Amino acid sequence: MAFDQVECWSEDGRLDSVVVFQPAALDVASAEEAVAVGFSRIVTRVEAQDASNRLREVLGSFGCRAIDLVDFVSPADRVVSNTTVNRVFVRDTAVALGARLVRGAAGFPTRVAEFDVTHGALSRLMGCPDGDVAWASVVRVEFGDVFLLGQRRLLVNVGLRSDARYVRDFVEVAWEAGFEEVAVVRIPGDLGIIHLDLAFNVLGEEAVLARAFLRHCPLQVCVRERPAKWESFEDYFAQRGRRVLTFEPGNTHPFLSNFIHLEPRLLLASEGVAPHLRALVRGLRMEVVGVDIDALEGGNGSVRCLTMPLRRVS
Ligand SMILES: NC(=[NH2+])NCCC[C@H](N)C(=O)O
Repeated sequence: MAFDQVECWSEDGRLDSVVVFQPAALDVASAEEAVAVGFSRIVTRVEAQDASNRLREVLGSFGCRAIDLVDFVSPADRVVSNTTVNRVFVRDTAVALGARLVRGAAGFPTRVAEFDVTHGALSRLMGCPDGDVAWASVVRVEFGDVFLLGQRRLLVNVGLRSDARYVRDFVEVAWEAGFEEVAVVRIPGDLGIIHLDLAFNVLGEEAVLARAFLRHCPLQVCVRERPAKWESFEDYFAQRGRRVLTFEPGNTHPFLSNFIHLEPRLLLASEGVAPHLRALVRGLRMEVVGVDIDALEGGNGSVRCLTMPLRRVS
């Protein structure tokens, strides 16, 4: 049955339904192959599959419906899809903005075909096998760069993957989807941080987590039908009632910020991240569940990159 209940307005509502994509059939077998696909090391298909199974299991155990896109790939796309090892990072390919599903565009050559195939599979999941009927629009964004801040606010990073030249288009799509404010951050490319979710996340309504350098990156805040204005990173959140907790990945874990909320006060992180995150959120009355997805982290992403929420209940 087609999925017809897309609805997401925040990062921290109860996660009802999420898309995942099981690993492709290829190993990433050498250092050169790893560079070609944006991985940080060798990863075998078998270890990736085990990790992916554990992720699905833990999502299910918290009452979240995890939909594996592999079941929706068209027969014509199956062979190529099985060669695209980044397909597990389904987060980047599309986003549920309010009740709309918006399609992204790959900013990394190795992922262009994979985005296309994933969009085809998502169309089939939405009950539109041959067309784009299910899609609100397409933007030049990879959605590891986008956060739903709640209260109809969005945060987007333009940089290595999401194209600054088209940020206006994204803002227009946000208005059409019912959002009222979009804050734009520009992470300097020299840091090599491919997506915002490797440097930032939301911690419920009271706080956000951010790498320390972000305080040097002012936000351009767009509100519908008003001229955009600049706000400092820390002040933007302070003005909206949120504390900024900072971290340096060197002292913690490279994927510290790459978690998701299962419920308002319940976070899902990788097993490597979980102890660091627990220490950090002490005092915020939050719990952290850890899942062993070490092999998938070799692909250069963690729990957030591996999941695409379709429905959150606030
Ligand atoms: N949302 C994310 N941080 N995704 C990480 C994607 C990693 C993937 N290897 C790439 O280079 O695209």
